[in-house]
Amino acid sequence: MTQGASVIDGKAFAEDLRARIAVAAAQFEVHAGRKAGLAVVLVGEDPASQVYVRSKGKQTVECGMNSFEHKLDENTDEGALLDLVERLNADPAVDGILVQLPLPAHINEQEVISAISPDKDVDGFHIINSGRLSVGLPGFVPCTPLGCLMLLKDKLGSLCGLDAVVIGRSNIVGKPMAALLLAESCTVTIAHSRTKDLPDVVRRADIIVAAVGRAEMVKGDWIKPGATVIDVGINRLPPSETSPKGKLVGDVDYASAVQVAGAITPVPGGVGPMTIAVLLRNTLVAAHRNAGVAFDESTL
Ligand SMILES: Nc1nc(=O)c2c([nH]1)NC[C@@H]1CN(c3ccc(C(=O)N[C@@H](CCC(=O)O)C(=O)O)cc3)C=[N+]21
Repeated sequence: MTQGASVIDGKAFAEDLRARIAVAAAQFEVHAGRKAGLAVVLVGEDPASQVYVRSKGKQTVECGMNSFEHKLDENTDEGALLDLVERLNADPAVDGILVQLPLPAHINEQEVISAISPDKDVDGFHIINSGRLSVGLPGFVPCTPLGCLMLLKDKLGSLCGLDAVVIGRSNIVGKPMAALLLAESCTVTIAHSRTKDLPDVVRRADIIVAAVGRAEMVKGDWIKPGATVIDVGINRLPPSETSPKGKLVGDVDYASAVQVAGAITPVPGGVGPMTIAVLLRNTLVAAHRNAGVAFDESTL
């Protein structure tokens, strides 16, 4: 049996990134004569979403940026939401716009995302930004996959030539993650719910990114000894004796994986905190671009 994996501390990495963002945000304010600003739009009352919106707002302010929160009623119609997005697009105090997903079923998500100015699309969900990512042009990259890439490069240095398997093909995580790994010259496989012999596919990988949304699906005996495992999943198990609120687990069976992997992200405290830190990073990058203030984006 191996020694066991080193645990990748996403929470600590995110704290360090936020400290660097705060320094750069203060410099931006000196040069631009205003703070960078992030607008977050929440439609409806989903309790989990409200928690994320609160912690985003708090961390935005802690980093020296303005946070504008817009909470709309669950029954808001699409036209009213599109009007709000138009106002935020035109507002010079707003550098980044995030419309919290999922939206209520009566609203067409793609219409709303397409209405956000690509220059303020700090989530990187607009098709202009996914197109830019896929052809290698500068734009905005979705926060979760960019956060995963930062952790991987911090742990491994160059990723050139490594075998990477991304499990999951969502527009938000799987597809952009694969594009980023390809740009780092990995050999990339995108696996998903219909992949045949998934354990064998995963066993080839030096890098595994699990983003399927199925609790503890990836088992230790699927993992090549020494591989680096990035767990994007956040699943709440049913309440039990020991965890009355339901334990938070990833898409990886941590107990077995930690025995075999070389390095692994925990849940919580891994990818989740990185997502918010990268959102703030993207907002500050947007602010410099939109205000025409020079900035070396590679420092964040
Ligand atoms: N337009 C849009 N952009 C998003 O980025 C977006 C969204 N909509 N909708 C909801 C999801 C979810 N999300 C999370 C961010 C951070 C944590 C996070 O920091 N989690 C902590 C703690 C979680 C807990 O304790 O509940 C952790 O993993 O350690 C989780 C989830 C961003 N999302």
